Amino acid sequence: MSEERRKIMRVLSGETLTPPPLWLMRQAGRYLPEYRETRTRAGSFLELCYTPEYAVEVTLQPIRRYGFDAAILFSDILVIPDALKRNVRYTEGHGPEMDPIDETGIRALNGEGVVEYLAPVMETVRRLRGELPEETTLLGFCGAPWTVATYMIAGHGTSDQAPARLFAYRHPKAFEHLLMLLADISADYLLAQIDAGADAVQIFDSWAGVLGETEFEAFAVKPVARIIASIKARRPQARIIAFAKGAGYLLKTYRQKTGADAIGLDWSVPLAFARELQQDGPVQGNLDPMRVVAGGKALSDGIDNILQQLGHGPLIFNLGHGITPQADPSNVAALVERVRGWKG
Ligand SMILES: Cc1c2[nH]c(c1CCC(=O)O)Cc1[nH]c(c(CCC(=O)O)c1C)Cc1[nH]c(c(CCC(=O)O)c1C)Cc1[nH]c(c(C)c1CCC(=O)O)C2
Repeated sequence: MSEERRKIMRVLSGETLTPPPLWLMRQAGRYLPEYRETRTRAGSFLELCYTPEYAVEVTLQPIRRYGFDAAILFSDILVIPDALKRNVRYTEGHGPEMDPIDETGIRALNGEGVVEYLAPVMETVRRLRGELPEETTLLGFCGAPWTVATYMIAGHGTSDQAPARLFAYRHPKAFEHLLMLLADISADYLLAQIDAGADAVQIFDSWAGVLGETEFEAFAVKPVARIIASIKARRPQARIIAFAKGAGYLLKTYRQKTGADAIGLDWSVPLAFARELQQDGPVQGNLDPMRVVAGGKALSDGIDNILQQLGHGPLIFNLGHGITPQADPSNVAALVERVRGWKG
């Protein structure tokens, strides 16, 4: 089957499909009992990411259950800091942690060997393309430099990324160097995923929403534009989704400035504004993940609203952020059924 038959690839090229194709951010994860089982077997979270046999298995789990139109490679955005020897660890109940980096540490960073270190991820992609149904799009991904940098500087997740914002004001040169280094590494990493068989890739800028206007340009737009330009210069056919969570009105020029084919929308984006953004190309989103937890009318009303307002243009139906561990798998089945049953 040619790539053009894959629905998500068709929408990424600008087609409107009725019903829209769908996948969910974090579709492989703790809400699924089979994920928890494999996770326990793997031992550590990084072991799960770096063992192709396990990573392939958990990537396929939501495809088997729900037949989503895309599978997303199972990995994490923090494998890049791990490859940069930042001592990344995931401890139960703490979220990810790593050694916080300072100016001296940034100057000492060396991006060589990162893609080689991440060879197991590319092996996972290769095996996935062989095992997935022909019609299923395979998505690769990475974190955007700003979001990855927030974890590298604080050494852990924070609610407002104050440590990274402060560091950027105090040490603008070192911070710029960090972002550009991460951009160049990320471009090579995504290119390697594409060459291993990923149909398209998504760049997650989960923390774009804490940035002011000037900083959004410098820390979110500029590095993501650099990644996309670098990939497209080498693989002009590559398709790229950029997701800047919380960017609000700043999304108005985000697609055009970054060169992304599609833009991801979180649930705070008003649907009238989303429709405006859709005039320039495909959008992806944007159901509140809590509607999936709530189920029932909250779920069906939220889905219907998005379909009615965005379903007549190029849309990839998705959540506005990752599905949460407390979501009931049967609500996900109801979501899929409702989207698939939409007649336009
Ligand atoms: C910021 C970020 C991270 N990782 C990611 C982001 C960007 C998207 C977002 O904002 O959610 C992206 C990510 N992380 C994971 C995927 C896998 C693919 C998929 O979407 O199914 C993807 C695309 C697996 C994961 N990554 C992580 C888990 C849970 C860990 C576990 O199983 O113990 C999964 C399934 C761990 C992780 N990894 C990260 C955090 C903050 C955490 C802890 C929070 C949590 O526990 O949910 C960093």
